[in-house]
Amino acid sequence: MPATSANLGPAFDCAGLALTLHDVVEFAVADSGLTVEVSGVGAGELPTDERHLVVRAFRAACERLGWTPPGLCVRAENAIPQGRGMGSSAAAVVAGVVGAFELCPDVDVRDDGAVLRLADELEGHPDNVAACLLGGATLSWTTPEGARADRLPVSEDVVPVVLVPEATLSTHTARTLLPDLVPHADAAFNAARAALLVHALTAEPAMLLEATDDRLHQRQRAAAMPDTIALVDRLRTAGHAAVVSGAGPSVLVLARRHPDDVPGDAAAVREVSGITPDGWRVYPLEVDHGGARVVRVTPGVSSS
Ligand SMILES: Nc1ncnc2c1ncn2[C@@H]1O[C@H](COP(=O)(O)OP(=O)(O)O)[C@@H](O)[C@H]1O
Ligand SMILES: N[C@@H](CCOP(=O)(O)O)C(=O)O
Repeated sequence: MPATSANLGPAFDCAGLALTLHDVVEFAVADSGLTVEVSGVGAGELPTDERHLVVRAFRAACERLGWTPPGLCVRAENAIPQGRGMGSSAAAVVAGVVGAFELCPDVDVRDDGAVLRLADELEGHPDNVAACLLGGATLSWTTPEGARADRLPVSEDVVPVVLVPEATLSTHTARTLLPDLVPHADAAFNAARAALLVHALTAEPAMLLEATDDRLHQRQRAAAMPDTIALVDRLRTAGHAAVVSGAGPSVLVLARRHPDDVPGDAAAVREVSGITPDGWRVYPLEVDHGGARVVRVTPGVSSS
């Protein structure tokens, strides 16, 4: 399951980008009971019972499918930082829902529309789950029948860099900081940037700085992440398309590849690292174009 960065500046709750940093979750139907093993991020901290988010999502999907497995084993190897705005909860939810659809004996072909609708219901917003499930950059929207999403072809010149602080911020808390009403002028400002963002991401990365400005959510959440907003401002002043990643407190920079860059060493990434204060981890990543990936392992056969 890929990490995801939502909003991409102006496209609040409707744009997401899948990144090459992954949680790997294994499921097996057992004769009885529940076992949950967690390694990597969250090991020793996350619950290993029915409260585990992957298990909750798996159970919700089973209920939707009308299936009750006799027992369940879940093994998670996590790399996505949690509570940092990199879609860790969306990855857990998508893992659980996809796991149930894949294992349910009554499902012949997984219906990704149904997976997306349920994952959105569980997560509360469709942007991260859409990008996690489908990969690439996604646009998502809600309809009376539930969430829908589609992918955008992202320009090869876009290099996503995520800057992750020590501090955490729960998405739930960050959402309580948003006002119920916004000025019409700010809504129009964001609508223009969100439309431009599609053009910038797919065809004209030089427009990314202008296309990633926001008036609807970043400053409204500043009190909960002042260092994040300060870093976004510093990077933007230096000409980098920096935004709050998801609900924060990480920062996403949509850097650009330069024709003289050696593969794996973009000058823009070095510049961004140089501006980033000590104590922040720098993740130079790529766009994950595939999204959630399923590998079936035959029971009784081990692989290395
Ligand atoms: N891989 C995971 N397995 C189980 N629970 C998880 C996992 N990742 C995140 N969570 C749960 O979701 C919470 C973080 O979710 P959230 O506040 O939405 O932040 P994020 O931006 O990382 O998605 C964690 O504190 C934990 O309760
Ligand atoms: N649109 C949501 C995105 C939350 O992303 P996360 O990675 O922080 O869970 C929001 O801004 O609340």
